[in-house]
Amino acid sequence: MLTMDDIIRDGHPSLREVAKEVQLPASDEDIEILASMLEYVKNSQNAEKVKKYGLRPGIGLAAPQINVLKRMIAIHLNDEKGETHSYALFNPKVASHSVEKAYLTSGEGCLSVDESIPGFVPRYARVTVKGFDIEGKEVKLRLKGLLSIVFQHEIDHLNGIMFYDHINKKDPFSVPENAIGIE
Ligand SMILES: O=CN(O)CCNC(=O)c1cccc(Cl)c1Cl
Ligand code: NI
Repeated sequence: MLTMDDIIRDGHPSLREVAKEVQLPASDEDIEILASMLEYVKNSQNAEKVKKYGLRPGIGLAAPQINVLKRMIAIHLNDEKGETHSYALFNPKVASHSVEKAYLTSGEGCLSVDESIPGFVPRYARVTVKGFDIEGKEVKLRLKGLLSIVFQHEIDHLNGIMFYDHINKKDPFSVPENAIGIE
Protein backbone atom coordinates (compact mmCIF):
# COMPACT_ATOMS: atom_id res chain seq x y z
CA MET A 1 0.00 0.00 0.00
CA LEU A 2 1.12 3.58 -0.60
CA THR A 3 2.17 5.73 2.35
CA MET A 4 3.54 9.27 2.71
CA ASP A 5 7.02 7.81 2.06
CA ASP A 6 5.95 7.30 -1.56
CA ILE A 7 4.85 10.92 -2.05
CA ILE A 8 7.39 13.33 -3.50
CA ARG A 9 7.48 16.91 -2.18
CA ASP A 10 7.70 20.36 -3.72
CA GLY A 11 11.17 20.95 -5.08
CA HIS A 12 11.31 17.48 -6.66
CA PRO A 13 11.64 18.19 -10.41
CA SER A 14 9.06 15.53 -11.35
CA LEU A 15 6.28 17.74 -9.92
CA ARG A 16 7.02 20.27 -12.65
CA GLU A 17 7.12 17.78 -15.53
CA VAL A 18 4.27 17.14 -18.00
CA ALA A 19 3.10 13.54 -17.52
CA LYS A 20 2.80 11.19 -20.51
CA GLU A 21 -0.42 9.67 -21.85
CA VAL A 22 -1.00 6.09 -20.69
CA GLN A 23 -0.97 3.58 -23.55
CA LEU A 24 -4.42 1.92 -23.64
CA PRO A 25 -5.39 -0.83 -23.05
CA ALA A 26 -3.54 -0.20 -19.81
CA SER A 27 -0.83 -2.61 -18.69
CA ASP A 28 -1.31 -4.64 -15.50
CA GLU A 29 1.35 -2.44 -13.93
CA ASP A 30 -0.49 0.82 -14.73
CA ILE A 31 -3.79 -0.67 -13.49
CA GLU A 32 -2.04 -1.70 -10.28
CA ILE A 33 -0.57 1.79 -9.79
CA LEU A 34 -3.93 3.50 -10.37
CA ALA A 35 -5.68 1.10 -7.98
CA SER A 36 -3.02 1.80 -5.32
CA MET A 37 -3.59 5.55 -5.73
CA LEU A 38 -7.34 5.21 -5.14
CA GLU A 39 -6.60 2.93 -2.18
CA TYR A 40 -4.30 5.62 -0.69
CA VAL A 41 -6.99 8.30 -0.98
CA LYS A 42 -9.60 6.04 0.63
CA ASN A 43 -7.16 4.91 3.38
CA SER A 44 -6.25 8.53 4.09
CA GLN A 45 -9.89 9.19 5.04
CA ASN A 46 -9.99 6.31 7.54
CA ALA A 47 -9.00 7.48 11.06
CA GLU A 48 -7.51 4.12 12.09
CA LYS A 49 -5.32 3.81 9.00
CA VAL A 50 -4.27 7.47 9.22
CA LYS A 51 -3.09 6.78 12.76
CA LYS A 52 -1.55 3.38 12.02
CA TYR A 53 0.36 4.38 8.86
CA GLY A 54 0.89 8.14 9.46
CA LEU A 55 -1.10 9.10 6.37
CA ARG A 56 -1.99 12.69 5.50
CA PRO A 57 -5.64 12.91 4.43
CA GLY A 58 -6.40 13.71 0.81
CA ILE A 59 -9.42 13.73 -1.49
CA GLY A 60 -7.38 13.12 -4.63
CA LEU A 61 -3.99 11.97 -5.88
CA ALA A 62 -2.15 12.30 -9.20
CA ALA A 63 0.53 9.85 -10.40
CA PRO A 64 3.33 12.45 -10.57
CA GLN A 65 2.97 12.78 -6.77
CA ILE A 66 4.33 9.23 -6.46
CA ASN A 67 6.96 10.02 -9.09
CA VAL A 68 5.10 8.22 -11.88
CA LEU A 69 5.01 10.60 -14.85
CA LYS A 70 1.87 9.12 -16.37
CA ARG A 71 -1.57 10.71 -16.80
CA MET A 72 -3.49 8.94 -14.05
CA ILE A 73 -5.60 10.42 -11.22
CA ALA A 74 -7.68 9.07 -8.34
CA ILE A 75 -10.42 10.96 -6.47
CA HIS A 76 -12.57 9.88 -3.52
CA LEU A 77 -14.76 12.34 -1.63
CA ASN A 78 -18.11 12.95 -0.03
CA ASP A 79 -19.65 16.04 -1.61
CA GLU A 80 -21.68 18.83 -0.02
CA LYS A 81 -24.78 16.58 -0.22
CA GLY A 82 -22.96 13.73 1.52
CA GLU A 83 -22.85 11.70 -1.71
CA THR A 84 -19.69 9.58 -2.21
CA HIS A 85 -17.78 10.06 -5.48
CA SER A 86 -14.95 7.71 -6.38
CA TYR A 87 -12.95 7.96 -9.63
CA ALA A 88 -9.75 6.38 -10.93
CA LEU A 89 -9.02 7.64 -14.45
CA PHE A 90 -6.45 7.26 -17.20
CA ASN A 91 -5.73 10.23 -19.48
CA PRO A 92 -8.25 12.67 -17.99
CA LYS A 93 -8.68 16.01 -19.72
CA VAL A 94 -10.84 19.10 -19.37
CA ALA A 95 -12.82 18.89 -22.63
CA SER A 96 -14.76 22.11 -21.95
CA HIS A 97 -15.32 24.55 -19.09
CA SER A 98 -17.46 27.45 -17.93
CA VAL A 99 -16.31 31.03 -18.25
CA GLU A 100 -17.46 31.49 -14.66
CA LYS A 101 -14.82 30.86 -11.99
CA ALA A 102 -15.07 29.30 -8.51
CA TYR A 103 -12.77 28.77 -5.54
CA LEU A 104 -12.78 26.95 -2.20
CA THR A 105 -13.22 29.50 0.58
CA SER A 106 -10.95 27.28 2.72
CA GLY A 107 -8.18 27.45 0.11
CA GLU A 108 -6.39 24.30 -1.09
CA GLY A 109 -3.72 21.97 0.23
CA CYS A 110 -1.48 19.39 -1.39
CA LEU A 111 0.25 16.23 -0.14
CA SER A 112 3.31 17.36 -2.06
CA VAL A 113 3.42 20.70 -0.22
CA ASP A 114 4.30 20.28 3.46
CA GLU A 115 3.41 23.79 4.59
CA SER A 116 -0.03 25.37 4.24
CA ILE A 117 -0.19 28.18 1.69
CA PRO A 118 -3.01 30.64 2.40
CA GLY A 119 -5.04 32.13 -0.42
CA PHE A 120 -7.87 31.52 -2.83
CA VAL A 121 -7.27 29.32 -5.89
CA PRO A 122 -9.49 30.54 -8.76
CA ARG A 123 -10.60 27.69 -11.01
CA TYR A 124 -13.39 27.04 -13.54
CA ALA A 125 -16.76 26.69 -11.79
CA ARG A 126 -17.87 23.85 -14.08
CA VAL A 127 -15.84 21.45 -16.23
CA THR A 128 -16.55 18.55 -18.56
CA VAL A 129 -13.85 15.92 -18.01
CA LYS A 130 -13.21 13.07 -20.45
CA GLY A 131 -11.03 10.08 -19.68
CA PHE A 132 -10.92 6.30 -19.35
CA ASP A 133 -11.83 4.36 -16.20
CA ILE A 134 -9.73 1.52 -14.75
CA GLU A 135 -11.61 -0.98 -16.97
CA GLY A 136 -10.67 1.11 -20.01
CA LYS A 137 -14.19 2.44 -20.59
CA GLU A 138 -14.50 6.02 -21.85
CA VAL A 139 -16.08 8.37 -19.31
CA LYS A 140 -17.49 11.90 -19.75
CA LEU A 141 -18.21 13.79 -16.52
CA ARG A 142 -20.00 17.11 -16.17
CA LEU A 143 -18.74 18.48 -12.85
CA LYS A 144 -19.41 21.45 -10.60
CA GLY A 145 -18.74 22.34 -6.95
CA LEU A 146 -16.01 20.63 -4.96
CA LEU A 147 -15.69 17.78 -7.46
CA SER A 148 -14.98 20.23 -10.28
CA ILE A 149 -12.27 21.91 -8.17
CA VAL A 150 -10.57 18.65 -7.18
CA PHE A 151 -10.49 17.33 -10.74
CA GLN A 152 -8.80 20.56 -11.83
CA HIS A 153 -6.24 20.29 -8.96
CA GLU A 154 -5.39 16.73 -10.05
CA ILE A 155 -5.26 17.43 -13.80
CA ASP A 156 -2.98 20.40 -13.00
CA HIS A 157 -0.54 17.92 -11.41
CA LEU A 158 -0.36 16.07 -14.76
CA ASN A 159 0.78 19.35 -16.35
CA GLY A 160 3.35 20.27 -13.69
CA ILE A 161 1.10 22.93 -12.14
CA MET A 162 0.80 23.34 -8.33
CA PHE A 163 -2.28 24.87 -6.68
CA TYR A 164 -0.35 27.88 -5.35
CA ASP A 165 0.62 28.87 -8.92
CA HIS A 166 -2.95 30.19 -9.20
CA ILE A 167 -2.91 32.30 -6.01
CA ASN A 168 -2.68 36.06 -6.62
CA LYS A 169 0.81 37.07 -5.43
CA LYS A 170 -0.17 40.65 -4.57
CA ASP A 171 -3.42 39.79 -2.80
CA PRO A 172 -3.78 36.05 -2.08
CA PHE A 173 -7.41 36.48 -1.03
CA SER A 174 -8.52 38.38 -4.12
CA VAL A 175 -10.69 36.53 -6.59
CA PRO A 176 -11.90 37.24 -10.12
CA GLU A 177 -15.13 39.28 -10.29
CA ASN A 178 -18.31 37.11 -9.97
CA ALA A 179 -16.29 34.06 -8.89
CA ILE A 180 -18.31 31.62 -6.79
CA GLY A 181 -17.01 30.84 -3.28
CA ILE A 182 -17.49 27.15 -2.40
CA GLU A 183 -17.73 26.49 1.36
O1 LIG B 1 -3.34 16.34 -5.43
C1 LIG B 1 -3.93 15.90 -4.42
N1 LIG B 1 -3.48 16.13 -3.21
O2 LIG B 1 -2.35 16.83 -3.10
C2 LIG B 1 -4.13 15.59 -2.01
C3 LIG B 1 -4.16 16.57 -0.86
N2 LIG B 1 -4.99 17.73 -1.19
C4 LIG B 1 -6.31 17.66 -1.04
O3 LIG B 1 -6.86 16.65 -0.71
C5 LIG B 1 -7.05 18.91 -1.32
C6 LIG B 1 -7.36 19.78 -0.29
C7 LIG B 1 -8.07 20.93 -0.56
C8 LIG B 1 -8.47 21.26 -1.84
C9 LIG B 1 -8.17 20.38 -2.87
CL1 LIG B 1 -8.66 20.74 -4.47
C10 LIG B 1 -7.45 19.21 -2.62
CL2 LIG B 1 -7.05 18.10 -3.90
NI1 NI C 1 -2.02 17.99 -4.83
